[in-house]
Amino acid sequence: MQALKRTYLIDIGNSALKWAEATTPQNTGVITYGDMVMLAEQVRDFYRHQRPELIYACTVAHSVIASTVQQVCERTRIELLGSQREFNGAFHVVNHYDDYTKLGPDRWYAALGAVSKHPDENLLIVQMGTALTADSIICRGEGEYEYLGGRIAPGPTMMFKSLQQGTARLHVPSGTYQTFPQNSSDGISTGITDCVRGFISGGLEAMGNEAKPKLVITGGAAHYYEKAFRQYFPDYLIEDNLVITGLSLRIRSENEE
Ligand SMILES: Nc1ncnc2c1ncn2[C@@H]1O[C@H](COP(=O)(O)OP(=O)(O)O)[C@@H](O)[C@H]1O
Ligand SMILES: CC(C)(COP(=O)(O)O)[C@@H](O)C(=O)NCCC(=O)O
Repeated sequence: MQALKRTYLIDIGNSALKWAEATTPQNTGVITYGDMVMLAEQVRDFYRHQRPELIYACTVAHSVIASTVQQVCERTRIELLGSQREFNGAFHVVNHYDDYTKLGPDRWYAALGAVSKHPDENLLIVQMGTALTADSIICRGEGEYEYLGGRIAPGPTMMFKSLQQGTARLHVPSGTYQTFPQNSSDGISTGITDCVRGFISGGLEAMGNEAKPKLVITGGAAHYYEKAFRQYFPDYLIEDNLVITGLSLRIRSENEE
């Protein structure tokens, strides 16, 4: 698509920035945040190599991250995309959040990305990033969807860190999942896995037996939990880059108008 040449999509999360060229949203790069100097260095590297003319970004991180991107990519036009009241593109999604502007845009665009990959399905979209979110999409007819809302909890790393920070005796490395953990490391890893599993089950139960939602899991921690979850959610799918896919859907629909 000629109109999208030198156009980039960026998903600024609380732990990492994910980017892709708009013409190839499936090929993503990742910049994880160390300190601000390292971040600026990595963004400078991105800027030098990619030479973006236009960036569409969604952000849920501290404003200093987006400002760093803006400062480094000084000649690039950057458009920040928030959540929408509704998406009217290849399909139609109505957003039922109390205030649609308050819904994390990463959640909204991940939901759009998931709908595009699983048309005509009810979906529970779980993001295992810094935070843990489970968002519900109901299909009301061909191409017609409703975003019903979703749960939020600390992500696995945040759970782990909170135990380290809030207790005197849990400064231990992570362990492995055990039916009966017999040391602190295994106890924590097992407990966190069970929390995440329970969180996902809550989201599935809320949608009820009739909806039979397809479970789609994404985010930086998703792959690390596959073994632990497969026996409980046998048909679930791990999908990368849903946020970037959703951003791409929005800008394509607006470029076609
Ligand atoms: N080895 C790992 N085990 C568990 N979680 C991990 C691991 N590596 C990365 N992660 C998680 O992935 C998160 C980054 O995922 P990402 O989806 O990019 O988050 P965000 O969108 O919040 O920036 C980190 O906060 C971390 O919790
Ligand atoms: C829930 C989130 C913290 C998840 O962020 P992430 O873990 O992807 O970095 C983010 O989507 C956010 O800040 N949302 C705004 C509040 C809301 O969605 O209600």
